Amino acid sequence: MNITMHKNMSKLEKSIKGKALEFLVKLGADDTSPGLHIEPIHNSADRRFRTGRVDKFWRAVLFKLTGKTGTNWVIYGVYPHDDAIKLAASLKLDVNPTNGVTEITLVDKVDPDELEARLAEPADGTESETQAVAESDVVVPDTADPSMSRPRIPEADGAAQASQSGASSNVEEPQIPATFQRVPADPVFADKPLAETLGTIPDARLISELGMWKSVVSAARSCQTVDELLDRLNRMEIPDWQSDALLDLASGTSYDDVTEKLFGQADNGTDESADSSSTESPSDVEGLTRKPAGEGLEGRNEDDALIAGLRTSAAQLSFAEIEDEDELKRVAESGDFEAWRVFLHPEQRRWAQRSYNGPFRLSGGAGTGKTVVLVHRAARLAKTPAPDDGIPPRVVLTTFTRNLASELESQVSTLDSSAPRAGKLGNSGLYVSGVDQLAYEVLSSATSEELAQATAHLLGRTHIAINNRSNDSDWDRALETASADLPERARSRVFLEDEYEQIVLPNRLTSKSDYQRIKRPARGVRLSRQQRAPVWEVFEAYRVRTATNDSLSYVEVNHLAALILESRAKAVDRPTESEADRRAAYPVDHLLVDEGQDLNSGHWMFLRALVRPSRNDMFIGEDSHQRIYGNKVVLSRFGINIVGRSRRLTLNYRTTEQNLAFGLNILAGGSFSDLEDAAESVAGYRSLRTGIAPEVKGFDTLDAELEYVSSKLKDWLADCKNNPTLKPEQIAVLVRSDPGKAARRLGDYGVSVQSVGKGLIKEGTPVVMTMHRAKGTEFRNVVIMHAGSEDIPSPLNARFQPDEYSADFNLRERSLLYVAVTRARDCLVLTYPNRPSEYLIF
Ligand SMILES: Nc1ncnc2c1ncn2[C@@H]1O[C@H](COP(=O)(O)OP(=O)(O)OP(=O)(O)O)[C@@H](O)[C@H]1O
Repeated sequence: MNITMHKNMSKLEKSIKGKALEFLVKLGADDTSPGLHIEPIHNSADRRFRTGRVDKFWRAVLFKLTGKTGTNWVIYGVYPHDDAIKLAASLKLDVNPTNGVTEITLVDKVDPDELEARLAEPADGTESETQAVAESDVVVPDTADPSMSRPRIPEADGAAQASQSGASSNVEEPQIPATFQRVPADPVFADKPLAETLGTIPDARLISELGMWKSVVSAARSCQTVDELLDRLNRMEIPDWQSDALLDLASGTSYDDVTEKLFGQADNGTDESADSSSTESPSDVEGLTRKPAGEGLEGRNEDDALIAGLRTSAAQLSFAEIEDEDELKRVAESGDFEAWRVFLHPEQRRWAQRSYNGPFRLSGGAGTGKTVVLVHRAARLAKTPAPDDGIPPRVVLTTFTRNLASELESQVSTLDSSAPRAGKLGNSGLYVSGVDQLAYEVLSSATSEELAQATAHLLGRTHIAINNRSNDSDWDRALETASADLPERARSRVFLEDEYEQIVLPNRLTSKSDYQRIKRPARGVRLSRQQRAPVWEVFEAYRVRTATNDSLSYVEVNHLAALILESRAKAVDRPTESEADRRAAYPVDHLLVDEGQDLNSGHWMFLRALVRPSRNDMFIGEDSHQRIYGNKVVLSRFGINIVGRSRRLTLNYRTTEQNLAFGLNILAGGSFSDLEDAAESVAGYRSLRTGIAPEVKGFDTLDAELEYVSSKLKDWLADCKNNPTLKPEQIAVLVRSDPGKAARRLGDYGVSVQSVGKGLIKEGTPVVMTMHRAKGTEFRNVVIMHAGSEDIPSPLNARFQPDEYSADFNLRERSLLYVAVTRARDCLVLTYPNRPSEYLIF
């Protein structure tokens, strides 16, 4: 027996979640149990329709499919008793005749205009009515009750169209509406005529080839703006794949790419050829070659076709099969149905499951679910069976900071508490840790001899102490020793530190003559042989100083760890050794990296050395638009060759369309490149959520700004009081610097907030943190305070930037503001005293 859940289940009211889960667990254990009260409803639109008793007032709405391989229960949702019964009259499970995708449709028993009008009404609470319903009553309606306003259900004529969609001869020619616009205009949709995107694709193709409902296509054609389209799609509650396809097309993604994303090679979780992905191209560019699920499988009944249709990648946007009893228990134990855990986009599923012949890079805008993919993939890899040597896989999930690693850790636990865990680096199971902590772990495990060798190789001296870290002042002191010959362009800590990280350490240079000979590709500042001599003297002064202090920089720690790992592997990873020994020469089989854009040369050399070059060795999540630390690196320089194994996620799950558009406008002023040194783009970035426009407000004085922000926070806190599902810690104030001061000032205006630095967020009060600290987090409502020209870009930091670095510095500051605005799920407010940041002038 199988259980498949519809996405509705992730939106259950909190009060009923626990009981709904209990119901599911019981159903999974024995679907004949009388306690479930699973009953057909007389005259239901679909003979498979059933209700089950969750408690006195609530009923589960299910479909019972009886396929050749057994029963498959599709659980659609949990509703008050009366509503569940009413749904019987209209709800159907259908196979889309064009593409074989199983969809929820609504039988056209209700007048479509009336239904549309009702769908437009806000969902109201009907509990009081339903509370009067006696639990034993099972009402069998003769006809649909037109007063039904809850739950929200698919548009009626959509259902009719689903079954008509094969009839292409009646399809009208496209009527090209004006343009899609967003306010403020943004680089993805702005002023893009539909004639260039959606409009160029004839309705006939969308309907009879893609399988879109006619009602959906005509609704889209009548919309002028993307907000209008979103609003309409939301009210129609059409299958997710159709909304997704429309938005994708409207944002400029080609028809072929859309079909590939939704209907491309399905993943069954088995080891697919990596190169099927690296050479991925739309398999059916001439139109869809996929077959309706029922076609060509003689002897299969209708239920079999529905079951097959549920497993199509497009259907999996709305339906998720619970794989086994363990999975059901996991869902039950975790106590909720968070969508990200179960309903992956077909693309996310693909990247989480596929096998690759080498490093893979997954890029995508803020909130597109890169972390979600990494977490799913990591848990999955940790559960793969042990190879012939009997040692289960060693999987490491890492990221830039400790805080981000803690966040990953808690997501893994939420997703799958049964994934085997490793207590330390090198053990079987999944190990989650910040990258610097991993490098330190390697150094801690090294013998004195290993350390001595590595430090001699990297630094030209033996160095055994590993606990002290150097800092910026070491560079300042070293610079003070510089001779008068030091070229003006090299007279800055920013340049010297960068040259040391990008050239000296990766090339393991320990002598002036080597530095004078080395090639310095892609360095902004040109240096002749002669000019390099005084530069090297500063490096030497730095090394003498840190040797005296017994300190190492974080980058040096990573490079040393890389050297130690490389020499351990070199001793064993030879063709003459057994496969098991060669594998054991490395501490990691599968490495997954989040926030890759922020890692430096030392990190990448260390990570490359950590994992044996092999199948599924590295999987890197990154967004170059969010690079806020350090300077740009190109992976191929560190032996990490992506060569075609890279893909981009574009559907934003976090923010509203309005907040996303705002963020994209901030990016529009910069030009970014990715970890493969190719231009980074925002093409296709879109959100399916719509909300209110961000508010940007300037003030004459700082006090006026603080007064406004505190009153905003008070309003939001009042909302939390009225609605317990809204949590104060889901409100954040983000600042460029000094969150402690901002928190104190807000306190002076009567709002109690917590200033969060390295520690974790506590429940109960709004959060104040820096924009840097906010990386990787998300909040319901966000105020970006002091977003004025005096703070962003940071004038203090700007002062230290040599000319050659100022363009990159500005990009990072721009990215910082983009990171900050994309933390907001719902409400976004930006305030500033005097003049706004230059990045806010669109
Ligand atoms: N398939 C999904 N269904 C529902 N929610 C999802 C899905 N994928 C991701 N999300 C949600 O979207 C939000 C952003 O996801 P995630 O943090 O993985 O994105 P990201 O690309 O790593 O973002 P960032 O780069 O900004 O850190 C999270 O709240 C996550 O739970």
